[in-house]
Amino acid sequence: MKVLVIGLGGVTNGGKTTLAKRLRKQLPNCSILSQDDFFKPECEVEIDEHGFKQYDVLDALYMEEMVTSIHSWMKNPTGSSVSTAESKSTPVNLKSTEEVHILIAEGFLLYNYEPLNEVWDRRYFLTIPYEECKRRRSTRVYQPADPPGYFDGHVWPMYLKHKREMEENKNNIGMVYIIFKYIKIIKSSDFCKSLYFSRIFLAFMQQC
Ligand SMILES: Nc1ncnc2c1ncn2[C@@H]1O[C@H](COP(=O)(O)OP(=O)(O)OP(=O)(O)O)[C@@H](O)[C@H]1O
Ligand SMILES: NC(=O)c1ccc[n+]([C@@H]2O[C@H](CO)[C@@H](O)[C@H]2O)c1
Repeated sequence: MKVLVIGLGGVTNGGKTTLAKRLRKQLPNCSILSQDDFFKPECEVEIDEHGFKQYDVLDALYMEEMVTSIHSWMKNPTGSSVSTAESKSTPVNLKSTEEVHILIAEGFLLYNYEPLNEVWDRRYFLTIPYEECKRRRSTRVYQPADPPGYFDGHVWPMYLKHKREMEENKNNIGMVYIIFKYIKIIKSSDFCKSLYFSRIFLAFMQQC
């Protein structure tokens, strides 16, 4: 049995969850693990001098638990106690006859946490421009909801900081950046049916 751990990281509202769910429909034995499921409760999240809750930092997340969950899935993808959503369909023809199990770990802060760096078989980083990100974020309701000024005062500066750190640490080796234009083209040519992203993944798996 082969296990593949795919990182789908990148900016908030970049479309990570949407893409992960669409890929799961097309890939065999595919589960999703969401970093958002590892957020600490609100009372444990720090507040800065402007009154902004510091959600967009590693300290806001139970990262050790996330690593443990990924490792336990890798050891036992079918019987793992990891609470991942599983795919129901397996409409894909793989070259290899060996059974392949895929975990897509999706989240906004995947590549700045050292213990996770070794788990990725493939890593993707979704980016969208500031304006588009701000627009999409304004349509979302988090719990707690973003207070006024939160995007510019916390979310976007933290995104830039973490992206810079990731690149400076050379943690982005082997990373595939999926940029906005790409996503836009795919969406306008029917993102779902074109299966373009699925094909990228399948190409990788056929190489394995
Ligand atoms: N390819 C796309 N084109 C346009 N809008 C998209 C696309 N993918 C997702 N969206 C929209 O962007 C918003 C965020 O999508 P999604 O929840 O998948 O992002 P995310 O990266 O998982 O965000 P977060 O990490 O903040 O939860 C949603 O409103 C979704 O409908
Ligand atoms: N899931 C949560 O508890 C929570 C609460 C407040 C804000 N967020 C936001 O989620 C995004 C990542 O998906 C981050 O940008 C957080 O600001 C999450």
